[in-house]
Amino acid sequence: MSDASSIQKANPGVNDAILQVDHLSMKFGGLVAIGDLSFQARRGEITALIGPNGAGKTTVFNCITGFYKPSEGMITLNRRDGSSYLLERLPNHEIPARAKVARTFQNIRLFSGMTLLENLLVAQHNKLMKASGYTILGLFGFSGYRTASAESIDLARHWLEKADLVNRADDPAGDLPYGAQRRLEIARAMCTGPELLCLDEPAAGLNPKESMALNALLMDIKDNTGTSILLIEHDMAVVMQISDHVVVLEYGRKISDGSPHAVRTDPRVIAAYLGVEDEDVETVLIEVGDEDVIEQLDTGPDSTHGPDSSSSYFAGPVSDTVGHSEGERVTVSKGASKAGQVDARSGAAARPASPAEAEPAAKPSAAKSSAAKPAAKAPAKPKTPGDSNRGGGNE
Ligand SMILES: Nc1ncnc2c1ncn2[C@@H]1O[C@H](COP(=O)(O)OP(=O)(O)OP(=O)(O)O)[C@@H](O)[C@H]1O
Repeated sequence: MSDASSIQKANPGVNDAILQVDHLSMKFGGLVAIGDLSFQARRGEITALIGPNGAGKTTVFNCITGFYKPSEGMITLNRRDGSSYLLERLPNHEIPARAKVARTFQNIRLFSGMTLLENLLVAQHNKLMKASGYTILGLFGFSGYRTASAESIDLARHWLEKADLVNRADDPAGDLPYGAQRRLEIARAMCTGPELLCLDEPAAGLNPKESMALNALLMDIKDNTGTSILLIEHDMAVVMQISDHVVVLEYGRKISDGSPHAVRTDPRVIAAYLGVEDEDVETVLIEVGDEDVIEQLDTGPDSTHGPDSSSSYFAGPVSDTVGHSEGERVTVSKGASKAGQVDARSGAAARPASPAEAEPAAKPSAAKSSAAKPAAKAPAKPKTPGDSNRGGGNE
């Protein structure tokens, strides 16, 4: 049940940020899927949330849309009318209705036996029920219902046109090609009148032509409705073309946040993501021109993060040590990822080497190399208490 605390207050001015995520964390037992994540999505913009598989993107969506209740943190939705909602406190069925957040899923969830038009009318069911006065009589005589019904059909037609699907309005949704089904899902979400539209991998499985049609639809929504979009997407062509702002996750932590161009040239992102295989990381970094990073990035395998280990198990800290559901304690390692190694390199460069790590003055290049790779080369047992959260796995 919602309570007054779900609504913070009516703000006098409209906040620039439609969504504000503060120190969000989501733990599944000992697995930290999201660790201390903060970011903003600005009103009227397309914000992309990207990162490798398992980085925690869908978990963020699930927290925003009420499917999960976060372990920690705050998610604030600022509506155009000045009201603000703490989404983690709203029951999930109230998030679309009150906070005006709509979403699509990674896998298509249409009513495939119903026509396209029917799919879009079902999305407006709440509005129609309200107009009927929640009585069967309302369905037959109530003028308010007839008006609402006509408006719903108009809105459905409008979004079918926008999605370039109006000619197929009476066909079963299941008969549509894949890309058209994706657009229909977005049209259906738009029929609920969202202020924030969350799209989970809308371009997955689309061919280039379908991708272009999707981009056009999303740009149309952005330019002509005022609806803000939060987008999870692996297709970098889509992300780079239409996003105003990109937030990059790796192992549940934010590793970069900025314009598409800034993110694209961020060595931490290149190392962690953007489709770069381990062996290609150096090549891409050379293209970007950051030779310092190239020298210091260890692209070798990390024994604690083989293909079978869950990356998010080691996600960055809300606290460095988290309690496991069965009482064991799990130490969260920060030195696991390539992005982490880039970060660690910056820290190592700033920190004077300990006597044990120092190389003889006659070998300056080796000394640099040693200091440059603290994460990947961290010993099994920390040398100093200050190093106790580096290089460790389970304790
Ligand atoms: N309900 C759950 N119970 C336990 N672990 C979960 C649950 N949901 C997600 N996880 C774990 O949380 C981590 C993040 O998963 P999530 O699906 O959010 O990643 P993602 O970035 O969306 O990945 P992808 O790009 O492959 O969809 C993964 O390790 C996943 O196994």
